Amino acid sequence: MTLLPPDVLADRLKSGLLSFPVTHFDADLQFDEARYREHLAWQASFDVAGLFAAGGTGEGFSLSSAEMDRVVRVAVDEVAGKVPVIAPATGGTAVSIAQAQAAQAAGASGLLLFPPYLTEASQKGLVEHISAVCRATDLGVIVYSRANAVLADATVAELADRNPNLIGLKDGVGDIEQMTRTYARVGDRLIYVGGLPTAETFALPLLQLGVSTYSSALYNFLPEFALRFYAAVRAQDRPAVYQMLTDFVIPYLDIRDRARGYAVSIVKAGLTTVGRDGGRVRPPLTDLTETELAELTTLVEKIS
Ligand SMILES: O=C([O-])C(=O)C[C@H](O)[C@@H](O)C(=O)[O-]
Repeated sequence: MTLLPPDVLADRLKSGLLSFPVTHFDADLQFDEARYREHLAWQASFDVAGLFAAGGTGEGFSLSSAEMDRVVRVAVDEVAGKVPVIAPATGGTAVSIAQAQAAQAAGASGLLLFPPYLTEASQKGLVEHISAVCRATDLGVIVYSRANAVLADATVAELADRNPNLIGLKDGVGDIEQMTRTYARVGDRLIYVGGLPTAETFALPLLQLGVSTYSSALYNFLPEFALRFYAAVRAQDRPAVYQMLTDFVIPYLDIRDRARGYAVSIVKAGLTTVGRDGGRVRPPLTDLTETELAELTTLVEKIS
């Protein structure tokens, strides 16, 4: 796919729902390309604004750089004609730059830059890390503020000034004051993506803070429900949003919250409940128990 100019990519992403597909593994926990392709084709058959390969829900953190490159190439090959594919970059600066360059070479349309691993970092250090990755690619970059890379409003403003191809901020924190400060400073220079676990939970209030879209893990197995939810959020149809929260999202959170890491495991289980076999997660994540899977199946049946 020819390179999408960063501003064109930003316009596309900010006005539709974003898909974060799971990555399928076989019985030996090796990448299962055939099932992944089938899933992506299904995901791209609905009205979705962008597909983020090997993100958090896609267990990008458990892939080697070579596997990540393969997953991105498969995604580009399978859906790039229909939906922009955004590739991940993560880890230290050198590794992130190599992944950013591999993503561009693979034909991805943009980059989601995840926090570096393990170490804590100052805001100044984060500016240098993020700017180095932005400089290394022509792709539009969305930076993920979360974990050890939570970005203050002044940091976001400096990053936006220094890096013309920085197009977005994905928020994985949900700090209302920080979001308000950031939007007041940076405004529509960037797009804002909601990225908290099960992003639907926060979507309506975050819309008021400039967050016009979000990464929907639920979209993996309930694409029509997720799109209805997004439409209700954008229309600020509060009764409809709360009805869907009550009927499905909140009881779903009750299962998700039983173990750390279930925000991803429950999505693979969700695929299994709709007859699409999400398969297993890789360690360090763990799968839902049979009892939890049965509970999730009952819940999904109620809204299907
Ligand atoms: O790569 C990521 O950060 C995600 O996968 C975020 C999730 O999609 C999150 O927003 C969710 O669980 O809805």
